[in-house]
Amino acid sequence: MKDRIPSENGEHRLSDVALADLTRMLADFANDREWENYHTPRNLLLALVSEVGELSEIFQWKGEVPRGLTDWNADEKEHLGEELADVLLYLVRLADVCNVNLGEAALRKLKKNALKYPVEKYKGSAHKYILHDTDDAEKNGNVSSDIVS
Ligand SMILES: Nc1ccn([C@H]2C[C@H](O)[C@@H](COP(=O)(O)OP(=O)(O)OP(=O)(O)O)O2)c(=O)n1
Repeated sequence: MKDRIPSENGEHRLSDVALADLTRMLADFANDREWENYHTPRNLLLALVSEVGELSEIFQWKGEVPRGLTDWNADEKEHLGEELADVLLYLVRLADVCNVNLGEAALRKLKKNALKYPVEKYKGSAHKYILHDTDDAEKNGNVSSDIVS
């Protein structure tokens, strides 16, 4: 497989393509086909959700799968890559037509997440909620929780 793609600044290695490149390539893709009118925020959101559905189908009924998908064959992995790519591409395009800089937004969110979930408090625990009052919760058939903010 070719491991390089042409770009305005020369070539990109496929492995380190930037969000800005994808954004521009998707805009060109839509422009070349005169699809801008179809690429509305709502249409793109629905397309994104339907691709998430296709991605989910790959995992459906399989039970838990090992990290690294060590027992999947090449075709299955390629299919997974395609569905992941569809999700990414629609997400990037959606951000673009909504005038959101996805790279910047993601970096800001990562910083916010780090403040919200400090290592010293959350190391080894993936719980979003601090559960409390377990006895009462069990009596009521549910679990009460506080969102950690
Ligand atoms: N109006 C469209 C249609 C397609 N695409 C691009 C984004 C996705 O990466 C891919 C989606 O193409 P399909 O709708 O053909 O979906 P699939 O590739 O998943 O094919 P299928 O639904 O047949 O499995 O093409 C796009 O940008 N805008």
